[in-house]
Amino acid sequence: MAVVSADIGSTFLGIAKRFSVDALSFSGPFRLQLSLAKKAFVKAAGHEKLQSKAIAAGNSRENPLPGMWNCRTFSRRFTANAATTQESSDVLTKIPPDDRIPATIITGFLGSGKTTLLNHILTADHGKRIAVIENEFGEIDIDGSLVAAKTTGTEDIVMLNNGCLCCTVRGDLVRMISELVEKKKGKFDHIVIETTGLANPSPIIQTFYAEDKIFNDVKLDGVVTLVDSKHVAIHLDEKKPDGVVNEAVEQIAYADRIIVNKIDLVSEPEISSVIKRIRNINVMANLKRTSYGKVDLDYVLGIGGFDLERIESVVRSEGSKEDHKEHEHEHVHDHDHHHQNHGHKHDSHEHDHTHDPGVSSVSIVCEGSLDLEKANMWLGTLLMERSDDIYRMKGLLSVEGMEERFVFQGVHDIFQGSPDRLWGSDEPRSNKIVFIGRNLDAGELEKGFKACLL
Ligand SMILES: Nc1nc2c(ncn2[C@@H]2O[C@H](COP(=O)(O)OP(=O)(O)OP(=O)(O)O)[C@@H](O)[C@H]2O)c(=O)[nH]1
Repeated sequence: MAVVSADIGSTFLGIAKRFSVDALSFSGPFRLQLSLAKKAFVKAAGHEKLQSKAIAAGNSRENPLPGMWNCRTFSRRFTANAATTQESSDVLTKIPPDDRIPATIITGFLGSGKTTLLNHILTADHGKRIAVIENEFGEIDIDGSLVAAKTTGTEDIVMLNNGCLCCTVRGDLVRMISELVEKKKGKFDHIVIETTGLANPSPIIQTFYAEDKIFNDVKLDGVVTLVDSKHVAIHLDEKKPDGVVNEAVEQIAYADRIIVNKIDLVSEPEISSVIKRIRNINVMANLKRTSYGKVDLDYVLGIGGFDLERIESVVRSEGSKEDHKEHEHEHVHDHDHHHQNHGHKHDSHEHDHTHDPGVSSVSIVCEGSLDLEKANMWLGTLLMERSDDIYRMKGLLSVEGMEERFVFQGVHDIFQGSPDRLWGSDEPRSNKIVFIGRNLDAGELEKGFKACLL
């Protein structure tokens, strides 16, 4: 795997100019390390203050993981995929295959049904060999024994008992995954990590990018969040002291798949209300209702939630909505959820802009092509100033001068982008970005983005 240094501003530029630079010769994913280059970006952006501001923010936040903040502040990692060229095909570029071992994070508040889902996964007939990492507070691994008792084809169950994955045992997670890979590579196909009910998924997600040991062999496949439809409202409403995150909100915000569980315990209007609240937070994730976590396995494994080639399915359908297959008899769905709650604005119809101080989603859709320099500057500055607040983002862009669509995804300041396929000759050149984060101002984001259009 090649490693190159670049500044934020060249994240797009390097790729757009790949026909004239070495990037073209990379056949696999390469990483842009920004630790040295941050100054260059700050200078280029003409905002000398940005750098110190970002560092101050990184150091001043109350944070269970100072190491992670330091890592994020001083050694930002951005990745971009170099496109391989297939001249004989009508698709000139493609994202290189990624054969790293996929890992799924199962999260959800206390008692939401994580272990029940895990048992469902482990006892189902899917032919996958799964290694499980269980995280439990305290010395007694109750969940571990619950899972082990029912498991048939599991390759390995390892327990992390001395703290929460998102706080104290992140190093243990790195060590465990590394050991699994070193000792058992080839003996399992997938890693499933069950977090504690009080985990904030963010540091766990970032571990997959921040740690070379993991990044080289394991890719994050997706975050599956269980929601207890009977009790979730209480947890979402819980007021936390300043600087303390609401785990129930965070777990929903970072999800690729949401399982609204325990629907046997609630009425239809209650489920609808829960779904509405979930959509206020996360408009990107797919959502399914279940009892006892009974979902098809391909709903939770092989999600590709962080894969660039799957971004279109998310941004085009704006979250893929709720999977209706199993609920065709039910019609109480929140069809206009994002219009009511996200205050975003589409070309075709306008809504009030809202500035949501909580965690919410903002989508921007518009036709036209972006000025590359301006888009670099806007996105770079946004990430520099607001990456703490931007939990996840995905986008599909039309960049002037690029014949391919540009797809990207990010988690805080981790950014991955790549050209994917060529724009079709009669395909409208349109852009779509979805942000999930805290304190997002839909109007400001849209204004900034639109200012990058030609
Ligand atoms: N009625 C009902 N009970 C459920 C459902 N799913 C799980 N349960 C029960 O809820 C309880 C908690 O489920 P678990 O799977 O242990 O939940 P968990 O998220 O792993 O719990 P923690 O590890 O404590 O955070 C168990 O008694 C389950 O049998 C469901 O859909 N309906």
